[in-house]
Amino acid sequence: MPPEAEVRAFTRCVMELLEVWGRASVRVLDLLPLLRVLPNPGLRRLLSLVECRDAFVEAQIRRHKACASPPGDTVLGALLGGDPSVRGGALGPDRLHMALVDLFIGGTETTAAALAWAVAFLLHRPEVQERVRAELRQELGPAGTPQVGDMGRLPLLRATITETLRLRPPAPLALPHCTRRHTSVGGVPVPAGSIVIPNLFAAHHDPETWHRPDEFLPERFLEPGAPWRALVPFGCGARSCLGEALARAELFVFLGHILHHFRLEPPVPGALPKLGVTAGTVLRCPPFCVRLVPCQPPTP
Ligand code: HEM
Repeated sequence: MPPEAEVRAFTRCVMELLEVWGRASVRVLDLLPLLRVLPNPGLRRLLSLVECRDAFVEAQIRRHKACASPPGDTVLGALLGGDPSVRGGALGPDRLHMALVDLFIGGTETTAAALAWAVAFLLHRPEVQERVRAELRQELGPAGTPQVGDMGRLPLLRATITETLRLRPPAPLALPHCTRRHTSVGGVPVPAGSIVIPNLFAAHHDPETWHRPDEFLPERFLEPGAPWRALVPFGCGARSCLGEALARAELFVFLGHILHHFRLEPPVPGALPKLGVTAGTVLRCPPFCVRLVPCQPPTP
């Protein structure tokens, strides 16, 4: 394990990196790459944050390799070929580096943002909280802890997470893609070499697809005919999110655990979180305070 101060500095670096990457002056470079030749303080800052990120990742790899008996049952151990049960053997240096970067960048802030949004929406809808808690108690008993294997029997908890990912997809503009050949989207021609940026946020708020699209209504996913095909918080196709199953499992276990054992309340009555959005690579909830009040199981 790296020293704690190093981990904290890296966390700050990743958070700032995502913030700078989301600035309009930087995102526009995906659309107009020629602008990269002009002076751009945002881009300069982004590149220095990328250096800091890369230095941390390289230090991790060096530390792992320098270890006399490195643990094989870690992600890094598996990627370095330490786990013989993993197919394909060790990754080369560049791929190893970028695989770790993808895990750190793609796998941390996105899931944290989704969890924060879920808590914020549930503060606005305490009656949904109560119904999820009742479902948890009925299925798991008063002391049980939700496990990934319980997903099938906790539909309202799952619907709550799904509705959060619909209303506030943590990666609202997914990742930019480049077309390798001429194609079309919905009849619109897209020449080879075009940069395509999927607008997941817009797809999730389309009033032609979603009934009352701006409202937090987990129930919509319990009703027959919900437009599942229009729900793409993890993107879709060959390059959709590699961490989807892990993210869904984390959200299910964490949110389930919190709601099973605590009632979420505003710090003072009526002080509810703001739910507005600001543009960014990761859609973060504005900071808010919440009280976690331990719940007593109902007496029989
Ligand atoms: C709620 C949590 C998450 C959301 C909403 C999310 C969403 C996304 C989206 C929209 C994309 C781009 C897909 C596209 O461009 O079509 C993506 C890519 C990716 N995500 Fe996630 N993600 C989450 C969590 C994770 C986690 C936990 C990991 C790994 C531990 C991860 C790893 C990746 C990787 C490696 C890619 C790039 C895939 C590729 O280019 O082939 N993500 N994610």
